[in-house]
Amino acid sequence: MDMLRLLPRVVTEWIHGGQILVTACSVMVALLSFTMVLARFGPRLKFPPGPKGLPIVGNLLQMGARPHRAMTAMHKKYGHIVYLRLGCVPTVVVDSPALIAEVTKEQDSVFSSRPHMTFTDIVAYDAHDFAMAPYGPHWRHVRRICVNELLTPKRLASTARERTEESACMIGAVSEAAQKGEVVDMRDVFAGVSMTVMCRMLLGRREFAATGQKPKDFKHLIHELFRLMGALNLRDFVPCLGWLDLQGFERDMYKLRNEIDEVLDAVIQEHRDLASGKRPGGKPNDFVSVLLDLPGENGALHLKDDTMKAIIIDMMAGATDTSAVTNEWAMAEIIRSPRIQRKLQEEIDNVVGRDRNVTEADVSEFPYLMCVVKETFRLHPAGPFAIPRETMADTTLNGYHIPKGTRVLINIFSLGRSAETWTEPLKFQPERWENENLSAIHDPGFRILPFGYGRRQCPGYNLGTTMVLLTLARLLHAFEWRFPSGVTADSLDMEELYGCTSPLRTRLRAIAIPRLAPHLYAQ
Ligand code: HEM
Repeated sequence: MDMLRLLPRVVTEWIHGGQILVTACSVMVALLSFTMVLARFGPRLKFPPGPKGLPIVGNLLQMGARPHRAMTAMHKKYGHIVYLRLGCVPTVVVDSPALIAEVTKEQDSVFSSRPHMTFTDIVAYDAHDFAMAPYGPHWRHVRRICVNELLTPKRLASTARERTEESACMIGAVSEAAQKGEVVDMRDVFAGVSMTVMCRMLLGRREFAATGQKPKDFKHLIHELFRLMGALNLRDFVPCLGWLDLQGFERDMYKLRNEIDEVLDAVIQEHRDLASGKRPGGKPNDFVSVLLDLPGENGALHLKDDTMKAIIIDMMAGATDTSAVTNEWAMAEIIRSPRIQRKLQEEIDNVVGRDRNVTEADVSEFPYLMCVVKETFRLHPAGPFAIPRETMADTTLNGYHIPKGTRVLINIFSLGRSAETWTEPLKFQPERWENENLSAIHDPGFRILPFGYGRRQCPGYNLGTTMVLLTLARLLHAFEWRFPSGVTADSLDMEELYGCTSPLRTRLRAIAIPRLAPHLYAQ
């Protein structure tokens, strides 16, 4: 009976509910039609041109083994701004002075973040560093510490002794090889000197070991770090396949992180023990001591251990491979051209003479050497791309829509080889810099970008340039350089590898012939 009485009400409500449903559907259809009409006839968001990609992987497979070269070819086809989809990551690549100035200067505030990557989580201590950290208070805080406490002109001056001693060791080792008539592996020389200089500046000594263990080879750790940082890890582009770790990168990242932890935990503990007097020897004058000394609030530590370790890794990675790769390219070009080598040696001899060694104070007196270094930055940049950036808001670049969260790559390699900017771009011609302001680290016309620009500019440009100039000046002053028999200027392999840094594909090997009195080679 009750059911019969309720029936009209149920029917009414059902009709009423149906009306709501019909109304909702109508609104949705209308909205959808409106969106479609708008997309068809309304103002369209114009994205930069670029190649069509495949489903899921997008343009990843078009990157090949040397993405900077693949991109340079794409710039020729599509223009100075190219849009790609790397897996699911919208990416924009730029390579002209005007666009790079727009990204790093005019719109720096929009383009200054870094993308989130697996490497950042695992190796960079969950973005506790600052090179890979997203733009924000943590990045600002840590960067300020590095610029104001670690890389100040005063602190750099106070560590000149370490750099001088290490370059003397380098000269001693090369001289030994020369006496034995051995061919010198230049990559080992440059990697060795940049690593020992940075180990001493940062950690207070040349190598480190946890108690009772063999010293870890930092060189190997940094090479591994660069390999993994530059790798195109599938998880970052196609997250749904990430768990498979098909390339084995994540396995290697965890291994690397454990090795780094082992070394740096021992370093920090040793510094604490030295500072508290638990261990004899006194407090070292190095960057770790500075970081440990920073005052925190209410007696707390200023920086957590993970942040300190992340900063040390940033500085070590930022300083070592970049300067070693620059030196190897510069030396390859110098040995290929006896004229350039002679001109450099004359310049150094004129300032220093042959009765003493080059010091760090001399390097500002070598304008032609600076031209050689600038030309190396142009033709053989240490890294083919600047560290990737990410947009923090929707914006417009060259009239194209760039949404928030787009990855932005600056193709430094292609910038330096553009025929629109450079005459005979593939020719190594240091003289092209002779009438330029050589003391300016940054090129105001954005024709080269060795250290980036803007908020994310390299904080170590002074130290990096000094290390490169001093190493080259010492090697050229102390030795005459030739290729081993069978190698000529034309046969030398001048192709590069791809990675975060881009060294010569084949290690540079050379013969050193001493040109100073024997006592100047003593270590
Ligand atoms: C010849 C030597 C060097 C070269 C060619 C070089 C190049 C660069 C480049 C291209 C960037 C990226 C800039 C950008 O994202 O726009 C960078 C960033 C950076 N470099 Fe260097 N660098 C050198 C030496 C150094 C040294 C000596 C240090 C430290 C001791 C260092 C630490 C860093 C750090 C920490 C960043 C990240 C900055 C940030 O994201 O805020 N670099 N470097």
